[in-house]
This record gives sequence, structure tokens and C-alpha cells, in this order.
Amino acid sequence: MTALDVTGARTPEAADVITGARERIDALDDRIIGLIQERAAVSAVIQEARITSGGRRVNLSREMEVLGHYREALGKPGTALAMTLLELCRGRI
Ligand SMILES: O=C(O)C(=O)C[C@]1(C(=O)O)C=C[C@@H](O)C=C1
Repeated sequence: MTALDVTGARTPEAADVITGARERIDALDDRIIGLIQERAAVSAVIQEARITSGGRRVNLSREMEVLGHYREALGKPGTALAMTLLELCRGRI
């Protein structure tokens, strides 16, 4: 496949722009994944401390704060993103 095919561009110039921008997106995605893994590790510390102290894994009022934070920053899809992040960090409830 040529660069034109894989990018969907109709000109070599557009294919170059897309190929370069996709490299930046791949690098950003790697950083985002790393941050999600770091977030999950910090979240695990909190959950462990709470459970060890006799509490529950989940704290719904805090989850509402997290959901609101993402919704304020990113709009309605931010809520869906935060729900996915919470599931990654504390499992399904
Ligand atoms: O902040 C907490 O108390 C956490 O346990 C962290 C966290 C989160 O990942 O944001 C995870 C589970 C809780 O239900 C609420 C929030």
C-alpha cells in the first residue's frame, strides 16, 4: 500500500501531513496510556488503604466529583471517558 492508500489522502502533500500527525498522535496515545496506568496505580493505593481500614473499595461521592471534573472539561463525552477510567482503575461495579 502506498502512503496515499493508508492515509486516505488524495495528494502526496496531504499524505505527508497525515503521516507526520499520526506519529504525533501515536506518541500522545503512548503518554496517555502511561498516565492511565499511573492513575490506576495511585487509585489502587487509595482503594487498598480504604479496604485495609475496613472501608469499601468504592466511594461514590468521590466518583461523582471525578465525573463532574471530566464533564466540565470535556462536555458529555467527558463523562463517558471518566466512567471508563474509573472502571479501569477500580474494576466493574
Ligand atoms: O478517590 C478515591 O477514593 C478512590 O478510591 C479513587 C477512585 C478513582 O480512581 O478516582 C477509585 C475508586 C473510588 O470509587 C473513587 C475514586
